[in-house]
Amino acid sequence: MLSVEQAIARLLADAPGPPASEPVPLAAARGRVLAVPLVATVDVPPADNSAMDGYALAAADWRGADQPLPLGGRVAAGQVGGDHTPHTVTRIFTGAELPNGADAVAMQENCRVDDDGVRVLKQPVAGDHVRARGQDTARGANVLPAGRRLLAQDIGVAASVGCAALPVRRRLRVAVVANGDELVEPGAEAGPGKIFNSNRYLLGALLGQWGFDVVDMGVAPDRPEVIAERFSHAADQADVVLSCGGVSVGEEDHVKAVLETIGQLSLWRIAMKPGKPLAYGRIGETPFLGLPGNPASALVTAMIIARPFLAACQGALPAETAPLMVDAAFTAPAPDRQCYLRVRHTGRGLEAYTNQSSGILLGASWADGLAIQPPGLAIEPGTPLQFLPWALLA
Ligand SMILES: Nc1nc2c(c(=O)[nH]1)N[C@H]1C(S)=C(S)[C@@H](COP(=O)(O)OP(=O)(O)OC[C@H]3O[C@@H](n4cnc5c(N)ncnc54)[C@H](O)[C@@H]3O)O[C@H]1N2
Ligand code: MOO
Repeated sequence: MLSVEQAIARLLADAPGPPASEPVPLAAARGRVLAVPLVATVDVPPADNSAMDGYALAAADWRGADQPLPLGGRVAAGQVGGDHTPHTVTRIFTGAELPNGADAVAMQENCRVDDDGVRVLKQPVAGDHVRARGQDTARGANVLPAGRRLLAQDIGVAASVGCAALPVRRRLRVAVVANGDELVEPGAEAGPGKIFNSNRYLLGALLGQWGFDVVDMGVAPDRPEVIAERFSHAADQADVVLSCGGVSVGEEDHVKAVLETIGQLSLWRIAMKPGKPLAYGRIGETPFLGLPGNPASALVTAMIIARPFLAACQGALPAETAPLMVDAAFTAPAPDRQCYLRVRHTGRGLEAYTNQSSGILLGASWADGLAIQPPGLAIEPGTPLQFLPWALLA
């Protein structure tokens, strides 16, 4: 059986090229994936300017705290700096261009203004309170890499260099098919033998949160010919097909057999818990991921396996944020598969939800994230564990 790392590496190596790029205005760009590097065409700030309200001067003109310098000029933000008259001070405000010839700014709190001029009470040093041209962003600098999933601050950076729109990847279309005769939609009557379809909504919500377009293909009953037709239809409409349920070994589990009929199955089973029976392959050119049906298994495999794969299909750079290391405050026996435990991060360390079964979804709502328990590791209070808060999986 493949380890989680091996499985992810196999999937990433099989990820198709990213969708085409399209320009979007900045106001619509947050969360989208940048298609090409953003290179600054201007310096930010465009000129040396003052970081404080005060008086600009040439530091070398200072002759002592008791020696007034006459007021020689005034410059406010939005005005051109102009020329500074030697042996004077120029009244200046935060963000205003430093006038040519001045090299320092004295804060007004450190100045005394009298009829005979301005006394700068503290000896200035060249560069004091001056924000140098290009100190934020230099013209020609690569400010954002291709593949960046744009954060609010990236949108601000793009605006700061004068960009009004950014080329981003078309949103990946991800089809979702839920499998199972037992499934009934929330809002309908769940008759005998039936359960509510939670995975459809869980997966739809996750995919939406990750910035993908969801193509909801509804529920396929446990009949191979219907599943085959539904999967083929999904593969025609979407960039990636995600299904849940029907990947295990019972004779009502048709997903693998269907995939082998209408496409190829290239990976099945990963040494993880929950999530062991995950299946991966292609239908034509379209990647197909068959997640297990147990709700916690669907959630964990979506987050741990599907998320990095879909991000790669979208053209996004791999996430580089490392898990946190937090001590356990619970006990768990050594597993043979890598476990993803639903845990809470409390003042005592990580607390595990009482029931870690794959059929339990409420534990994920209770939890703050997933703790990784490697195969063979017994957990005692104080055992350091890798912890993935939900924010790292968002
Ligand atoms: N003999 C074996 N049986 C099982 C094995 C095994 O190795 N040998 N593996 C177990 C593991 S591990 C998992 S995980 C499950 C995965 O099974 P499937 O992917 O085939 O999922 P289903 O059988 O269709 O469903 C499992 C469970 O989840 C419920 N379910 C399914 N879809 C939904 C949905 N959309 N919303 C809510 N709940 C759903 C379903 O009713 C079942 O209770 O197989 C084990 N069996
Ligand atoms: O691997 Mo299954 O997901 O434990 O229940």
